[in-house]
Amino acid sequence: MLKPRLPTLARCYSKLTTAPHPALHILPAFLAPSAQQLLLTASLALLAAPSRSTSHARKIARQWKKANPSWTPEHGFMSAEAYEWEEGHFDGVIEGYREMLVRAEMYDSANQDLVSVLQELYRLLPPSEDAPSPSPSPPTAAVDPPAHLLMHLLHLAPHGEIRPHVDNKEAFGRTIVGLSLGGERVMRFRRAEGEGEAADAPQEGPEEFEVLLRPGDVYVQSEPLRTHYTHEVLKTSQWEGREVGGTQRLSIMLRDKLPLAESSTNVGFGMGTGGMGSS
Ligand SMILES: O=C(O)CCC(=O)C(=O)O
Ligand SMILES: [Fe+2]
Repeated sequence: MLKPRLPTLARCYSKLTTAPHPALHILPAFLAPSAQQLLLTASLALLAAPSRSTSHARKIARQWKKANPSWTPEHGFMSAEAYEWEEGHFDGVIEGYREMLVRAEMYDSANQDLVSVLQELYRLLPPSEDAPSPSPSPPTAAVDPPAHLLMHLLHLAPHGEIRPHVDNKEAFGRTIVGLSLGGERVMRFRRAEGEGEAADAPQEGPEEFEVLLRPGDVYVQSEPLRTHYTHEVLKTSQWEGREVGGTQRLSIMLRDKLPLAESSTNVGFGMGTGGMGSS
């Protein structure tokens, strides 16, 4: 008789400091609610900038605001119907979303509270491999965004989801930092099929595991997880007997540029590409 298969799915509560894979670090409630609100409001304002939104998107937002005069930007998200969502990433990995690449200076540098919150985030990115710091920088040194930072906003609709993928290895370095704002979602990691490079992957960690990402939580994916596991953000999922997901979520993704020695000369990285490779 066949033995029952051992469950391969491990689950992690982000309130625990130990994650189910040694290369995944979860920083639960990294941002306090007031800091979350500040950053969410500022990020939604960037996404709404006339230079990056269509006239149709601005029109539906205007109409929604007119019908909901008590709403102010500090409330965070408008209703989902007030946004123009993109349906289907060019490579089919993501659905129901809005996104943009951001440069740190796009955020209001006169808002000291906001600048402090952003600095907290920048400190999570390891030093560049091109110019490693001789010793850990004192906290006050991290005023400017690191030169090797690539930052990306991703706003998911209630129906939005991110299917399994490995972030583009030709465009980004070894670390992926993600901050969750807004609705809770479950993120799933699964060991990628062992081909080529992946076949030599260290076999530590479970085949598959999930983490609950709550607003204000940060996760850090380092190697070998970053390259050898796919990750996905589920539309909805059961977690501790309740349904999680199906609401708007905004993530701020911080990645490091490839070290000079490894970067190819011209990797396309424009709007519409969060840099997700295929799974
Ligand atoms: O929203 C997230 O936390 C993950 C986003 C992601 O996987 C990506 O942009 O490649
Ligand atoms: Fe990704």
